[in-house]
Amino acid sequence: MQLRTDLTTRTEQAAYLADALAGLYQGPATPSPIRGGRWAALRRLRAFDVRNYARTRNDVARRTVSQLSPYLRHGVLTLAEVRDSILNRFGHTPDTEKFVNELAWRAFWQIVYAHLGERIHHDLEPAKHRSRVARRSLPPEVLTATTGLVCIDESLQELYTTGYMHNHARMWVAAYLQHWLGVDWREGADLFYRHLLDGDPASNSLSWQWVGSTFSHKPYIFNRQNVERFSGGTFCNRCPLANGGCPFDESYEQLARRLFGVTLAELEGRR
Ligand SMILES: Cc1cc2nc3c(=O)[nH]c(=O)nc-3n(C[C@H](O)[C@H](O)[C@H](O)COP(=O)(O)OP(=O)(O)OC[C@H]3O[C@@H](n4cnc5c(N)ncnc54)[C@H](O)[C@@H]3O)c2cc1C
Repeated sequence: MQLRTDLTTRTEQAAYLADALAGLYQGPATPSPIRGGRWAALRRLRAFDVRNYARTRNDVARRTVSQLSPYLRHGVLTLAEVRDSILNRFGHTPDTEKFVNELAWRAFWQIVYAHLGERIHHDLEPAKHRSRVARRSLPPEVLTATTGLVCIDESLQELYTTGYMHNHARMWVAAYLQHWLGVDWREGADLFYRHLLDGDPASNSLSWQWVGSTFSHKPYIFNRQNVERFSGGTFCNRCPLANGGCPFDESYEQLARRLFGVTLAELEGRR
């Protein structure tokens, strides 16, 4: 389908796309707050302050990350351009080094994709440990962001309404779907890919495989303490399951045994 590119205002573009893409989305068609285009990309790059990135990048609530991924994904900015801009402005520091490392993850996934092609959409290695539950399809409450777990629902809601989700929240959601619900990782990866503005075959599928341990040495898991710490308590304070029924409210040892039937040392490949 050839889409029009001559509409100048965002309102006109939104109305046109809502009409042209009718049937491909559900619910009201609202434009993402993330703006497309080279000028928007450069504005965001210039506004990004990398100081404290190493310490705060996992903090889901504070949002100190760059949010440059949609522009990098679609070639509006290049990795080299972003790296050079940050090094020129902030010099060589532990924060810029950490940031460049993250850019390198994107480059690495692209190299793996270039080598393996469509094989990245299948298990690259046997899972080191498999969840004790298994179901193929996504539960409806994941599609409607109504699982009852505020950390999961708000992360999904953000994905559905803006096309963005913080990296740490992606890790939580991917781990929840795979290890707690036993969903096949490809189902979750498809869901992310459909909604992410930075949706990228390599970064997406390989990250899901990293969480699931088909492209890493152990499954990634998290617990309530981790959610509390990296969200400043904002999710758990409002969660109806905070006082009973939170499936993440266990030690890592207990989670390893309950989810995978092994000790934490076994899960981590230490024994
Ligand atoms: C399950 C899962 C699915 C993911 N799917 C995608 C995807 O489809 N597309 C995508 O671009 N990223 C994906 N990522 C990686 C990462 O979550 C996003 O790149 C990051 O959240 C983008 O936000 P940012 O630009 O604010 O990141 P920043 O922290 O500001 O990082 C700067 C840039 O470095 C790159 N980067 C950072 N972290 C990673 C990472 N872990 N892997 C690869 N590149 C990284 C991105 O290009 C990012 O824009 C996924 C991660 C997980 C755990």
